[in-house]
Amino acid sequence: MAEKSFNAFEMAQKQFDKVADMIGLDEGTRELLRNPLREYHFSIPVRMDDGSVKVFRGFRVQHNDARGPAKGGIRFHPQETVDTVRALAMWMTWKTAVADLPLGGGKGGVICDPHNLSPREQEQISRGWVRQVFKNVGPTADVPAPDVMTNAQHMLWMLDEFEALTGGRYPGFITGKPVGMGGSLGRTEATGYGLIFTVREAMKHLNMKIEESVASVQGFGNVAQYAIEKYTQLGGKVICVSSWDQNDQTSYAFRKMEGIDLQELLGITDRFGGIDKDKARELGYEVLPGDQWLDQDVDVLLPCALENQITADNVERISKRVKLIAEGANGPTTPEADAVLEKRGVFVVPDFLANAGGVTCSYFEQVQSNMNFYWPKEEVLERLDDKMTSAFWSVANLADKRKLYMRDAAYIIAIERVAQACKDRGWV
Ligand SMILES: NC(=O)C1=CN([C@@H]2O[C@H](COP(=O)(O)OP(=O)(O)OC[C@H]3O[C@@H](n4cnc5c(N)ncnc54)[C@H](OP(=O)(O)O)[C@@H]3O)[C@@H](O)[C@H]2O)C=CC1
Ligand SMILES: O=C(O)CCC(=O)C(=O)O
Repeated sequence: MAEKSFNAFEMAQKQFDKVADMIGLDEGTRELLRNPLREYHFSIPVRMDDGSVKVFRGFRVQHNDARGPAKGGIRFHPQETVDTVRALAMWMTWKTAVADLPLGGGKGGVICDPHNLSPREQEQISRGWVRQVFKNVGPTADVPAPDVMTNAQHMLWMLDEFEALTGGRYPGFITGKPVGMGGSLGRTEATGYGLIFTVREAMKHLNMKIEESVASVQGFGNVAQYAIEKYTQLGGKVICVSSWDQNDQTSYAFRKMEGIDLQELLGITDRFGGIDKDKARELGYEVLPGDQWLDQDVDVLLPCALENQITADNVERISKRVKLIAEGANGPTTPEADAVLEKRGVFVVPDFLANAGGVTCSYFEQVQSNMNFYWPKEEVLERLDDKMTSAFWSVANLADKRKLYMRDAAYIIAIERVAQACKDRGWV
């Protein structure tokens, strides 16, 4: 259930302010990092299949690029706002910093609903987005990638448009491309797998056994599906997933106490991650209306849908059994709910650490694209595991040493790295 007038950017700034106070960040750096360095707002006119012209609103926000080119996905969503994109861009800056990638943070978006757009119309939006910003992005300035409701095909259309406009072949312009067209093996799996690498490490830290643990997952898109795959491969059991129902405009939870079967559910899921309710019932799933993924009797919660999902209104519904929450989504927990979780002693792996696997693999893709030499999947996933494991322990060790909440420890590491880069460059 969404809190009234939720503003993701205000939330991102609130999180930042808390830690800026904790570390006594100087005024100039604070002012610089509280806001994006640059942003582009534009219109994308599209000739629709019925012959009419529709104008879509698009954005690219570059929050900070002191540590390297801005990096971050492009989201297609009907409820997209510039403030959501600003928040996501800011979180990208902390994400690349905590994962210690030589990159900054950016994010893009288009207000549109791909559920109601043909592939040709989506292609026109993708190409139109690039036409508006191609002078301000590129392999050495700002490198986009997929996010909610965009995928490898959208990335390839965008690459093709960029190359047509700039006259060359620049596979390092964008990541999340199809394998064989400049994409990296493992990118599709990377965010979900990376999330579970942090869960595995968190369980070592908490003395939990993944084989004895039970989880509930919100969402059934890219991140959720691969998180479930890796979690079950490591021996864990997922009893509940939730997905958005486009017709009813609400979400449903799908529960099977003996453990959900990923392949069986994928067989009744549309390309956006929506699960067919009737077919799920036939397969023996309980179909529970609303956000009941949250109050399941489990050890682990994996929010993998959108921001603003664990709020002051519903946080008390989380079972006392839950010991670990790893945030696959960006910004799923509001600061008010976070304070409750911290007080209860729930171990939270914060979003910009937990879901850094996507951008880490995107970085590997950039490296491979720029070299035009591609690595085997095992190598990509091994490097991903190394990066995620080392990022997790740098945060967990700081949290232990200074008795900090994991989110605060992750913020301290990220903000200090970015602030240092800004200082080293002489910006502040
Ligand atoms: N893809 C990536 O590499 C990365 C993604 N992320 C973040 O992870 C989250 C998920 O992204 P991703 O998996 O790529 O996106 P997808 O579009 O693949 O999946 C999102 C899924 O969540 C569903 N959903 C939306 N709202 C709800 C809700 N209230 N309850 C249950 N399900 C819901 C969507 O349904 P429907 O489509 O029908 O609306 C969709 O199935 C986002 O916050 C994203 O920013 C973070 C790092 C990297
Ligand atoms: O792969 C990337 O570059 C960024 C992915 C992304 O948008 C995110 O991590 O939120």
